[in-house]
Amino acid sequence: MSARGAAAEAITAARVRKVYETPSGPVEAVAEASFRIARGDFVSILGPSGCGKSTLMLMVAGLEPATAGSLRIDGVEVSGPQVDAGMMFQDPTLLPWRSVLDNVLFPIGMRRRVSAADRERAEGLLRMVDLWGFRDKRPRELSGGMRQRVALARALIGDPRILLMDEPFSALDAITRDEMGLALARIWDTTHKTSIFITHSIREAIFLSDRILVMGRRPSTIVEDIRVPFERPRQPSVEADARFNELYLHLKASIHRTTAGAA
Ligand SMILES: Nc1ncnc2c1ncn2[C@@H]1O[C@H](COP(=O)(O)OP(=O)(O)OP(=O)(O)O)[C@@H](O)[C@H]1O
Repeated sequence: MSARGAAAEAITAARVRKVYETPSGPVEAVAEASFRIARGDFVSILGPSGCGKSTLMLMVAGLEPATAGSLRIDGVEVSGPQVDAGMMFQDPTLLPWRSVLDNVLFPIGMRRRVSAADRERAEGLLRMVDLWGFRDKRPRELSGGMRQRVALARALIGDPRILLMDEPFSALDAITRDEMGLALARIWDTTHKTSIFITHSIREAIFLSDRILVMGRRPSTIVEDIRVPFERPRQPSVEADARFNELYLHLKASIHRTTAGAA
């Protein structure tokens, strides 16, 4: 690969495989996955339950070692936990006894002394996620959507090279979920973070992504890699575009085919 190619590519997965060793025998979570994600791209992963999406993300984060294949971030082989990756999960996992501001600063405090510049950055992020007025509240005083916005600010506090999100909105009600999608799209418009976003919502994936990867089951591998044709910044009105519905139906059929094939 040329130096130029390496610079433009943030994440490269080449024939990555994962087999979990369990007391009842080996479980093949990812058979073989290959993909490239350019710097600044927002890529969603769709696929049936159990096809290995979370495992793939954990390998990118360096939290699970790959059994075979190669995973690189900015050209460097992933060999352990990536401190330069911001992460979000379905559960925001905030510390209940800490304020919103201190929760956002938590990852910094784990590594070193929190500076005035860190506080300033945390405050800026809380403004960006519309929680400035809640900075001194405790997590229990917030709604589910607000807690996830704290988790998003926390994921961004270290200005990570990549943002990894595993079904971050799936525990939210439909209206809050739509609001979170809009908030994330708006925040991506300012940060342009290279992002991997796992979701079961095809609409959410289309609305947010530059590209969508579909994972299949048995074998667990990438079966589709689709570029989303809509311009940014994205507006909710994009859902009225005929191409949105076409893409939705195409992806739905693709996921259905992989599920049917798994029987
Ligand atoms: N730590 C583990 N030990 C053993 N097996 C595991 C482990 N984590 C996941 N698996 C298995 O690996 C396979 C893929 O799981 P994974 O959670 O990656 O799928 P997923 O596509 O993210 O599923 P979902 O959409 O339901 O969250 C499943 O069969 C699962 O049971």
